[in-house]
Amino acid sequence: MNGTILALNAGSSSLKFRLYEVEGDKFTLVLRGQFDGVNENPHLSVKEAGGKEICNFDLEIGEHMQEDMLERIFSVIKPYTASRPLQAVGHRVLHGGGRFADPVLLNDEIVEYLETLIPMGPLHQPANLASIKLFRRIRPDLPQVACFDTAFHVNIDERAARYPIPLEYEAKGYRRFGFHGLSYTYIADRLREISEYLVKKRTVVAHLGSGSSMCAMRNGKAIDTTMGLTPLGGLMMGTRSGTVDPGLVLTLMEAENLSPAEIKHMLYYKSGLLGVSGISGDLRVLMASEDPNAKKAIDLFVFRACRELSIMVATMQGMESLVFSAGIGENSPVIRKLICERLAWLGVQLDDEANNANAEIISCPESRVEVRVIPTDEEIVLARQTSRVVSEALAAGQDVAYA
Ligand SMILES: Nc1ncnc2c1ncn2[C@@H]1O[C@H](COP(=O)(O)OP(=O)(O)O)[C@@H](O)[C@H]1O
Ligand SMILES: CC(=O)OP(=O)(O)O
Ligand SMILES: [Mg+2]
Repeated sequence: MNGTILALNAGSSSLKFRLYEVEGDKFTLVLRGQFDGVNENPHLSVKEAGGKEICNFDLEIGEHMQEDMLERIFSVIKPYTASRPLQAVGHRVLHGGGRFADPVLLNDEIVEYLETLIPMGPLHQPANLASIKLFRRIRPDLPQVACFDTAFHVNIDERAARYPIPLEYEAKGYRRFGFHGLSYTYIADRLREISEYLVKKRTVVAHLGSGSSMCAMRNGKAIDTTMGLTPLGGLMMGTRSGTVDPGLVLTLMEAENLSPAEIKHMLYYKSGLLGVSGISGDLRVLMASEDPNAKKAIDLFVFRACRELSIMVATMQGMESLVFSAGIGENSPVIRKLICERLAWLGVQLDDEANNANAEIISCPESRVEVRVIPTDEEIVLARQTSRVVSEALAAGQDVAYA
């Protein structure tokens, strides 16, 4: 395939996009952009691959935020696609349900199925589908590919995938899925590139961002992960609670008279760092605050991250390698240090200087666990998967346009 591919990655606090020029197997970055803080202080920045800034400004939170953001992306990429036509759009789609593990060329029937999964991903799935529909409206001629965040985890340990619930519900597909799979795919590939020896180690990858999860990984494959049926489970996050006793939900319904919708809102949008601090779901804001509740929220985030990590270690029966990634994992030496200090019992010893410098390896040589920082790149995974799916369909003589 020759031309350009747009990779769209809608997270819970951001909308990231990249435009790549594709020539056969070669992907060259043309533009990278990011709307971040979309729930609190939206900000857009776009740069050319060489670093030249194209846009950098604050935005108002509006009623049609998602559409506004996509229309801006469309106008920003336009001049860059004049001589290298846009060939396809790759979307990060949160949930593929029981039906999709591999990336897929989209059509209305698939979009309808993906809509049925919205209850399992209210922060992401509607935004993912809105982008797909908008592109279908503006450019029905374009092929669109969905790349699933659940896919990396399809073969986790059977016991890790199961909820201990009656068989009839298991048969209906209520099981643990796991998310951040595009990020884990990138990290698994990087570990293999760094060395064949490294990828064989029992590794916990800590994807700490606005949404946070961990993956127990060996030989580039997922064995267990902290999120479950939905991206609400596992670690405490920016605005999500992470794992709570299911009895808490039942008690809130019965004793506090809260409806399912109210509880959902509380656990997805009002909990986590935001709920505990009462200030913000953005760690940078809490780091800069003197409020004791900000400190409590950070302390609880670290405590619960280490607790979840111990589950990953128990599944693998050990850990020789730990990787930090995503917004917090890549950029916050303080959080990495607090987490690593609580993991001393596992033989983790941090090199402070390397950690403060965001170095590639941040553990001491004598540490029993090698600790790394690997910046994730979900967008290149999106571009590669999209190009592969469209090229294979073209080779099979299929019509690849959405409509
Ligand atoms: N320098 C930093 N220090 C602490 N936290 C940071 C820093 N930079 C980014 N973050 C955190 O990373 C989060 C965004 O992570 P990211 O992985 O981009 O999120 P998303 O889940 O939207 O994809 C922000 O909400 C912020 O809390
Ligand atoms: C799955 C998930 O929580 O994604 P994000 O961290 O991008 O919000
Ligand atoms: Mg993300």
